[in-house]
Amino acid sequence: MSAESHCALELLDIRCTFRSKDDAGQRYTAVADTTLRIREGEFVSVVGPTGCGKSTLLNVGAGLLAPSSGTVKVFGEPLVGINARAGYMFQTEALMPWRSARDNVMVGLQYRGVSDAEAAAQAEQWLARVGLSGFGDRYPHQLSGGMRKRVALAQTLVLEPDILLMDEPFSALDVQTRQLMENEVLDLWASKKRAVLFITHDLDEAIAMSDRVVVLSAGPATHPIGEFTIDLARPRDVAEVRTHPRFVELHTQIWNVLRDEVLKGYAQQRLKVA
Ligand SMILES: Nc1ncnc2c1ncn2[C@@H]1O[C@H](COP(=O)(O)OP(=O)(O)OP(=O)(O)O)[C@@H](O)[C@H]1O
Repeated sequence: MSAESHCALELLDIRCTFRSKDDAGQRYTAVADTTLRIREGEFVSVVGPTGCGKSTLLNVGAGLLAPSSGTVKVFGEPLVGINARAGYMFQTEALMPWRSARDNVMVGLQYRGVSDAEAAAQAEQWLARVGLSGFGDRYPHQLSGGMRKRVALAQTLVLEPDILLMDEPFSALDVQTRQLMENEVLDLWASKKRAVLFITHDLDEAIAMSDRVVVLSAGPATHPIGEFTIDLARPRDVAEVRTHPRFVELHTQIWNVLRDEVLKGYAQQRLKVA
């Protein structure tokens, strides 16, 4: 087997150009010259300054956005339309408020034609795995922010996707709940390793969770400017690992690359607002 055939997701020489939101005559190249490969079972985080193009890349990998040029491959095959091998988790979870937690988790299975009884049984199993046994009848408004995230996680994982695409899934949570969720995701990931593309602002989170961290430049024409293998032992506790000397060393190395881009990103945001 060639090295390429071990890739779950490949973004090859991607470029994304948009019509400017402010002036339809202007074009804005958000992403250019970007190649990103995620191997089967690998956990890769992408960090970069605000507004640089992280979500754009994730949407390209999901098949929700066609790149202006470049190719996306899923398990070696060119992607056409939506990436059916991928599950997504976004910053704001999209639970249906009129459905109970159980009904939210089972909806994807029902779309696939799984019987209601079977879908409900699988939903209960996944609710238990994310620590929500007994909460299946609750509606989203009856759950805390952390619990809603768990439901969203169960909703994604019940479909057993081979690739997980996560766009700042825990950024809205308080620090303690966030660390609990991060550890839970790592446990679930360790039990059945899927390819993960994890987008985050938070360098600590990226290092604590990942096998590899990719740093993006500030826009326009965002592209990878650094790639770091995270050689910290697993299993990891995301809070404890932060005190490890190797963590601190990696953090310093990556921040040296990221810092200037973050400053450029802020400067551009100020210009946009001005
Ligand atoms: N549909 C679109 N039309 C026009 N411009 C867009 C569109 N989508 C994204 N952009 C622009 O492309 C750039 C990258 O956006 P994107 O949301 O991918 O960044 P991000 O790194 O995920 O941001 P954040 O860190 O703030 O979540 C931004 O300047 C954004 O305004």
